[in-house]
Amino acid sequence: MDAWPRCLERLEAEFPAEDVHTWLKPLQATRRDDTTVLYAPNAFVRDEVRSRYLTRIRELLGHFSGSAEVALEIGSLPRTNMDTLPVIAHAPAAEAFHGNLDSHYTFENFVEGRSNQLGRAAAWQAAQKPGDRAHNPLLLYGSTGLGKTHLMFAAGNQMRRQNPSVRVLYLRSEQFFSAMMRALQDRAMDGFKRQFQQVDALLIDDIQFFAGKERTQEEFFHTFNALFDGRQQIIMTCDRFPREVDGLEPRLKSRLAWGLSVAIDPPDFETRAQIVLSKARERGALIPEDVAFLIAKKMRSNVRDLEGALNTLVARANFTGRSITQEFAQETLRDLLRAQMHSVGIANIQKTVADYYGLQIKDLLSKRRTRSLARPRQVAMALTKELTEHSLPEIGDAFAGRDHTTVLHACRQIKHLMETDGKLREDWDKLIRKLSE
Ligand SMILES: Nc1ncnc2c1ncn2[C@@H]1O[C@H](COP(=O)(O)OP(=O)(O)OP(=O)(O)O)[C@@H](O)[C@H]1O
Repeated sequence: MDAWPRCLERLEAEFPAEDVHTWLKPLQATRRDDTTVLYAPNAFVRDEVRSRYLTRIRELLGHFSGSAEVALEIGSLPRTNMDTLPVIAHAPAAEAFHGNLDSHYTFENFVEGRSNQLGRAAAWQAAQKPGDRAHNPLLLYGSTGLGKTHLMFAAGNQMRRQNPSVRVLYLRSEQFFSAMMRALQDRAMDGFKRQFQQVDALLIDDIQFFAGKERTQEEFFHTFNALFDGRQQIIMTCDRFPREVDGLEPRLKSRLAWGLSVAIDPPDFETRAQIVLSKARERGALIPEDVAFLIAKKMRSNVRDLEGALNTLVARANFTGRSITQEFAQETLRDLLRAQMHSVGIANIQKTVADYYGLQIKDLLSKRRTRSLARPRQVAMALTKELTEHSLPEIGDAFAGRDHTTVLHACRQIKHLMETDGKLREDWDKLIRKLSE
């Protein structure tokens, strides 16, 4: 797939770096007969690429590959197709370690909040004293799109800033896997292993991918031990706590937890709003606070979607020459917001809350007022108010015909309690996360 990198290079010269970073770099290319298939990670990227860049992409691909046929789809390359980094394929020279870290992601543009404070502090410490036993290995875990890779890059970039000769190698777990497979085929395992001896820090993303791959785990286990013994810093990310990943060997699980493991949780409302404002500043777009609040209120599943909504808004404003007001934001994001809201129905909320607290739905809806039932019931009503567009009377109806004042009381009560009750706050965040997945 030679034409795409060349095409991207051209596009980088023709469009602002920020746009290339946001819209074009996330595309993955492959070939289907005469057609170049471009995979976009989500609908925002696909739509923007289609409306703003596709014509130019067609021209460039026609020029470089002889065929201007392009299919733009949502998806990603099958994992086994992932290219390995050249740094892994050949014995790397020191300069090979430059370029595999995305310099865009730093501590400066990472917004700190309650949900990621510890993770940020740990990544910062690892960057200050790579290899220190207090945070080696460092494992950042949490669900998708919450900034784990951002923090990992930030740590790597910070290490380099402090010491430009430091060798930091970033690999997605799939790349480790494909490089190892290639080395096995080529009978070049010695070279494969040697490469890791040369690094000062290995950053390895999404290690849940190792689940069920015994040979890869074994190899990673040895790599890990060698790095650890050599006091080289290891930073890893995983989509959940490794002990909960089925198909990871117990000895690897226990190794992973040797240093420091930190959860990254979904950001709260204030942090989400700050992230929107910060990303807007980065893009050179001015958006009023009330619009940032609107996006933060509606988009709660993960930061990637939050960013997607902002990007759509900014792109549309640039395109139409309109300024970003609350009304414009409502209008532009309407479909998006509707899709978000529709995906969460009252029945779904009731079931999720009942399961979470180990109750039956009929208990949740019953008239019984024991505390063990009343609190989850209030949580369910408050969540329904928060996540759907239903009115208070409609919510009351859906909770076995309760009065709208009962629903209002539940919402106020939960909001009030969450200010002091950490456990309730945690339950709330977890439930929001489950319902937004
Ligand atoms: N606190 C934050 N401040 C600024 N940007 C953030 C923050 N959290 C997440 N982001 C942004 O959200 C996007 C997704 O983050 P990232 O890729 O790091 O997520 P992830 O947790 O590694 O997800 P995955 O598990 O899917 O790889 C990035 O553009 C990142 O910059």
